[in-house]
Amino acid sequence: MVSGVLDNPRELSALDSMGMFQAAWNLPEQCEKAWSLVGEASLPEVADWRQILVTGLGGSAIGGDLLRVFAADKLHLPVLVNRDYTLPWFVNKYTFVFAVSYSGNTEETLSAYDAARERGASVVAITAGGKLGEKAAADGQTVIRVPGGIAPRAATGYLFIPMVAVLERLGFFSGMQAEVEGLSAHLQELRDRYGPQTATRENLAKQLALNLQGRLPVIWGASGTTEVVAQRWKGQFNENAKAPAYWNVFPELNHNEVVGFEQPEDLLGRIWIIILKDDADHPRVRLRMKITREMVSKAAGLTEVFASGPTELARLYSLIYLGDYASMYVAALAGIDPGPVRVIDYLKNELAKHE
Ligand SMILES: O=P(O)(O)OC[C@H]1O[C@H](O)[C@H](O)[C@@H](O)[C@@H]1O
Repeated sequence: MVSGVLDNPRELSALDSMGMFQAAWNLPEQCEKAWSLVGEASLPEVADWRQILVTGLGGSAIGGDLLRVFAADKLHLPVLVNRDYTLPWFVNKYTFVFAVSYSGNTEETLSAYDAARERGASVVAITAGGKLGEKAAADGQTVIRVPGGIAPRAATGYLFIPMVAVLERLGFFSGMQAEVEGLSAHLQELRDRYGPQTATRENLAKQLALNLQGRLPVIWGASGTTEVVAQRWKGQFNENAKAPAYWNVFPELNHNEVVGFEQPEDLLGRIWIIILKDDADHPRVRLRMKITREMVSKAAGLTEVFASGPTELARLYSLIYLGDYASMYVAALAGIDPGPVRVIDYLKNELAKHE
């Protein structure tokens, strides 16, 4: 196994201009801090809400998907995620809205925030500042201010856990502090396994990166459990490794994507499938994964990875953490700085010319 740069922490940090590895290392503490941020903040009064809607993009929207999956068997209200300038027609004063933007300057989220206010929805903003923080504060809305200074995708604890804390304080969840503490403790164990100081021969994240080097990651999760993790992995390979990646979920992929492994052979030979598994996967989905693995592994490389941890959140984040590290190691193997996303910066600058 030629791991080169992966086993040289100094080389890894020399590549990393934005401290992405440090931010990943700090995720357990970030999760605990994120819980405490809601503290005594004044929150909207519980009303006759009919749905919860999270509006955001990228790393800020993934927190909404985490909430959607996590809340599905706990809340009597549906959680919907909105990644757009506009809001669905049903949003009104009976909707509880989280407007989430780490920078506070994502134009789609600012526009959706305005729409939510116009429709009379109760809004809680989660942000490190920016225009969203200013607007929401000026409107007298609750603003949960999270610490700034890292990339939004590295702030997944800050962008998700405050929603859980708000919902606990409003009486929708209970026992979540222990859940978050369990999550933090488990992530502390995992960083010792996946972090830069742990050699490749004992480090699953580095081993995965070696499998994925020069290949196209295709990440498969399961509906209702790891679906959000699959999407997160895809985004992390895109933004950290600056590489294409694709995701899908069982059982849906058994009805279309699984047929697509006959040709073209040269492309199939460069695909590496990751199947994300969790104890809570439906038993039929587990069987589908086993049969599918036997079918597709003749055509493409494949690794199965398993969620670990004492609680549901710990399990979800155990896989997120593995993908975060693996994607940064893939970047390192290609000599790429995991931090800057110049393509997105360019896009935003071009858009700004037409304001
Ligand atoms: O959380 P926000 O500041 O609104 O950012 C939303 C998204 O914006 C950009 O596109 C970044 O590159 C993403 O990483 C980020 O998740």
